[in-house]
Amino acid sequence: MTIKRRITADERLLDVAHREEWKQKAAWRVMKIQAEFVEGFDTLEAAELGNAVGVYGSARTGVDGDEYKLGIELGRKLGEAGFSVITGGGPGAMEAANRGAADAGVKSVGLGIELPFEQGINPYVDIQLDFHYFFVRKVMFLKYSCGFCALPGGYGTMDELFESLTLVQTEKVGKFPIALIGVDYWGGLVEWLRSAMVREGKISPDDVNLLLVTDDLDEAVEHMKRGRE
Ligand SMILES: C/C(=C\CNc1ncnc2c1ncn2[C@@H]1O[C@H](COP(=O)(O)O)[C@@H](O)[C@H]1O)CO
Repeated sequence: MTIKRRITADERLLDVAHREEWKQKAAWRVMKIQAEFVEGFDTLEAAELGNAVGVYGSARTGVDGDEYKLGIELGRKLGEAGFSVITGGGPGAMEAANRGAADAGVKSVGLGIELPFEQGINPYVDIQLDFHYFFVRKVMFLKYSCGFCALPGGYGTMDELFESLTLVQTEKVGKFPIALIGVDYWGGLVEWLRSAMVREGKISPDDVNLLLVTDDLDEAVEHMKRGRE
């Protein structure tokens, strides 16, 4: 089966090849971005999520593996502790966390994103939003979550993780807790933060302490409680 690639809104916005077309349409695009913010805020305010945890993680995590089970367990434990769960609404680790949240009977949010190859929202989401722009969607994650858990993931997970981390480090947001689930997976990264970034003076030793690295889901959930209102 051939999957058709389509041009996304992000791609059109960032495209340098069609500057003339951009000049004519810039105002409309700004309004489209504005509309996406308004819809996001309206939907998520109306959803009354209470304390919610954002869960990041790989779109490629297979449904048959232990990592998927870990994601379900994390979503369920967060739910049992009274948190709503917000993910990217996609497959893999996102689906697992939404599934666990649905099992626990709490609100299970999917912040979907338009991609060149359509993926569709996972079936365990009960509050769904579909974004054209990654940056608008990221604002929603940050505004409606009081803490973040990152399951093993790739560039997308890294992007979301470091966006959250930078905002905490620079005190643009309060100190919300961030947990990296999976010592084997994340240990090397944290070691590198110490051996390269701290050693070279690019970050302070305390900046590394903004991350809890653990295999223990109960510890991660307890850590998330520090972000509760
Ligand atoms: C590229 C693939 C599937 C894409 N589907 C996605 N749907 C929703 N959200 C996504 C998707 N891909 C990335 N994200 C966001 O980034 C994180 C996962 O990225 P990673 O590179 O897989 O770590 C995730 O938290 C989402 O918010 C098929 O591979």
